[in-house]
Amino acid sequence: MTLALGTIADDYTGASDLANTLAKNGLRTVQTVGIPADDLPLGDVDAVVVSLKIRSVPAAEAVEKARAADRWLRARGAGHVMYKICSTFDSTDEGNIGPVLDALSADAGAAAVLVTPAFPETGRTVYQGHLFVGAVPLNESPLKDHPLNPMHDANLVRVLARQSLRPSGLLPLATVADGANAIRARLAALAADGIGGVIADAVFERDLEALGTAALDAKVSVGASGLGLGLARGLVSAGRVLRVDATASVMAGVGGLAACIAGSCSKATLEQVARAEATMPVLRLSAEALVSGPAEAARALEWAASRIESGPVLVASSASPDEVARLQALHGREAAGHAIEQALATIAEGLVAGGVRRLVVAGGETSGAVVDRLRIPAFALGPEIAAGVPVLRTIGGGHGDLLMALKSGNFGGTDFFTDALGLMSK
Ligand SMILES: Nc1ncnc2c1ncn2[C@@H]1O[C@H](COP(=O)(O)OP(=O)(O)OP(=O)(O)O)[C@@H](O)[C@H]1O
Ligand SMILES: O=C(O)[C@@H](O)C(=O)CO
Repeated sequence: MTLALGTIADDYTGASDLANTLAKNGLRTVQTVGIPADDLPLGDVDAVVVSLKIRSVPAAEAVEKARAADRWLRARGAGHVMYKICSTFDSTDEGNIGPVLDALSADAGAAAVLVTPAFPETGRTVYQGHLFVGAVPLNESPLKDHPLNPMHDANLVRVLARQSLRPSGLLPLATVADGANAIRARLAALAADGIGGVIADAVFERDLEALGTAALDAKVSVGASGLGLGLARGLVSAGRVLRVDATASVMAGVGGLAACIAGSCSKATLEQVARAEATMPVLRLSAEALVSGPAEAARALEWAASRIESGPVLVASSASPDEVARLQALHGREAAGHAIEQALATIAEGLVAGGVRRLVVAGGETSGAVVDRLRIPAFALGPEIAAGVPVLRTIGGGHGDLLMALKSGNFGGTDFFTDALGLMSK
């Protein structure tokens, strides 16, 4: 396997979002969970997305894991490695975007590194270094209430500078609009000034195509799925990859039962859970009880067992920002989040043991906990359910083939759960 593109994602839903974009734009892509074992059959692929769970861990741990993944990808021929971050730049002043960028660029001997979370298809655009979520700046969007990393500053040049060893710079839209050569020249000038990360403006897909084409000349880039789109299209238009659609072949039926689990408390997920109540049985878990002990997960499994033979069910811990804040005040942000993730993973494990073969999970950290608990080593890419969310088919692991969807908190339309289950037919 010689990779045309290597990528490392800081969480599992973000990884499937990026893998979806690469596959949609013609790259044969697999998503691995961590660094795969040498004997895992990944097939002949153009791109690998190594999913890590390093968005909210201490920076030193994030750096160590990202560097190991980078070495693995480069050993398989990847000349360019993109670090996939969230399109809402989820991070804290301690990291982990800056520290990982610093480490990967030091290892690769890279100069100024192009950084953009823009993903116009989902409403994320960057102008004058400021990130917009739909029509509002990041700090006015629902991300200001994120349970783990509330975002209070839309100026990404400033946000990145607080996390990085080197100063950050800006690649303004006017330069991006002038195309790949203008971008290369500006990056070289910024590198000469000692700039590390360069926040690139991007509003339209054509901006990302120019950025992707320029980034392919470098060894490292940092971005969300929009940059993946630019890199994939750059590889295809340079003739370095032959465009193919391999997604339909992964959709052969897997049979079994179907279920959904939601641990995301994002505005989008809250609406999706509310809407699902019209089409399937929904159990709203008590977050307080989930944190207090195993009884609530056991109750959820009993509840599901008595209904699931008649059709899909949804189990959700999702709660409003006020309720999340109340629980965090009692137990601490990290402890509460971790305990709920583990309880939801226990529920997922029980559901799969009980015959579930089609499983939809909402929330990045939640998906990470579920996928780890099920010990899934990799995924093949199926068709797109909603922007940034594909159907995935497990590769390897001890459960036979499962069809899954890992939904980033903010993604998907209001009917997401029924849309996903509709595509994952038996
Ligand atoms: N009722 C609740 N109260 C407090 N925390 C909760 C509650 N339900 C879930 N959580 C925690 O909130 C966090 C949600 O993070 P998760 O990454 O799963 O979703 P998200 O942030 O919406 O998704 P993404 O990272 O894809 O944007 C998890 O740590 C989860 O355990
Ligand atoms: O980029 C995004 O918004 C998503 O893929 C994600 O990473 C959310 O967790």
